[in-house]
Amino acid sequence: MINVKEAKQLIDENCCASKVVTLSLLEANGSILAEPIYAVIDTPPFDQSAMDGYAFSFENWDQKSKLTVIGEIQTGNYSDKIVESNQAVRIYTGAPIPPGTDTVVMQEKVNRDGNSIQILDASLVSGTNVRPQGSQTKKGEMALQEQQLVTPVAISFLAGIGITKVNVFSKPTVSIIVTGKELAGANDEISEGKIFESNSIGLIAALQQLGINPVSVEVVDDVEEEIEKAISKQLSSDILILTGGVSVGDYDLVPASLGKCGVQKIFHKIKQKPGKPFYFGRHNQTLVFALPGNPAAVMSCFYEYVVQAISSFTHKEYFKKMALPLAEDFNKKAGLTFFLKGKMGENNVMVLNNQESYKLNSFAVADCLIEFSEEGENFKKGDLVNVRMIL
Ligand SMILES: Nc1nc2c(c(=O)[nH]1)N[C@H]1C(S)=C(S)[C@@H](COP(=O)(O)OP(=O)(O)OC[C@H]3O[C@@H](n4cnc5c(N)ncnc54)[C@H](O)[C@@H]3O)O[C@H]1N2
Ligand code: MOO
Repeated sequence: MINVKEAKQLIDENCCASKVVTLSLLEANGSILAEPIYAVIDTPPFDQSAMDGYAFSFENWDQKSKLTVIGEIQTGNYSDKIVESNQAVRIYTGAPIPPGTDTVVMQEKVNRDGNSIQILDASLVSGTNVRPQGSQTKKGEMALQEQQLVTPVAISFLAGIGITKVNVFSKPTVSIIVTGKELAGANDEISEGKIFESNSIGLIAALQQLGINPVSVEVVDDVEEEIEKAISKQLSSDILILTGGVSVGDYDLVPASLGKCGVQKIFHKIKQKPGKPFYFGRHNQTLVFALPGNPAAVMSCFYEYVVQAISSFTHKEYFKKMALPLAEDFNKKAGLTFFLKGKMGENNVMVLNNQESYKLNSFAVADCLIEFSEEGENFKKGDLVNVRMIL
């Protein structure tokens, strides 16, 4: 049986080259740029006023004379009329400053009498309250680097410099198949021996957290032909996630069915808890994750392994890892890596109760998974442990 480190390495080695897609700015929200973006215009595109006030030539002003207001430029308008040295123009924030002027005085800092203004601003220098053309970004200049996250502000920035489409790393397409004769739908009667199906719901929600909507979600019985039929239909997705049927029981048919569908097994079983019977395989470019059916094993394996694969497609880092001191002692036997549901405090992390992999009540309120090393046994309060945030 391989350990966690080897499993993660094998997943990395089998992740294929990421794809690049051209998307509109809003479609690209939350993606990573696959190439740098160059500005196609100067921004601002002209010298513009930063204030509502009066534009005039500071250079030609004697710093005491009144100026005659000869007109106005509303934002959105433009004037090419040359303003003389004893003149000023009423101007507004964002409007192009007219030829002959170099400075704007705020309207609060003038006394206006008819068409005459007296400037009362001792702090003015040439260029005050003018945003020069290209002072944010110049045409041809790199506006954003490759690997930059497309944030809402980045989108606003790019829209403002005339960019409408960007090349980003594509999200993978994901299909989900949950297996089990016992699984009842939310609106079904839950008769003897049945349970409400919840793994697909949790996986859909976790994928949504990453901005991914699965292309297909199917619930199938523990019947070989049905499992194979469902698998064959989904082998064109980038990632296929299955749950249940990967352990050793007579009705655990998923690994064999995957084999029959031509999926190449990379590994089956990891020295970990929960999720020991985890299966990972590949069919051409499709990565196949068959997660042990217990609900906590499903979610834990999703955060630890499936997200790692999704990251290699999108180039995004989703759930931060950090080292935190343990709030209390924790003991386990050596031999398996434990991923335990935890809650972070101000300066430490606490292991929650109810860690069994059929239970989700603690996981439901956990904010992290705490990793206890394979070889470790007696962890003491204050020992540093690796913590993966899951929110
Ligand atoms: N003899 C052994 N038995 C088991 C071993 C083992 O090593 N030897 N491993 C145990 C471990 S660990 C796990 S985890 C489970 C994994 O088993 P499977 O992947 O075959 O999962 P199932 O048996 O199909 O289901 C396990 C459990 O989870 C419930 N389940 C399944 N799917 C769903 C779903 N979509 N929604 C909600 N709940 C689901 C299912 O009813 C079972 O209770 O095997 C152990 N056994
Ligand atoms: O992995 Mo199983 O999840 O330990 O019950």
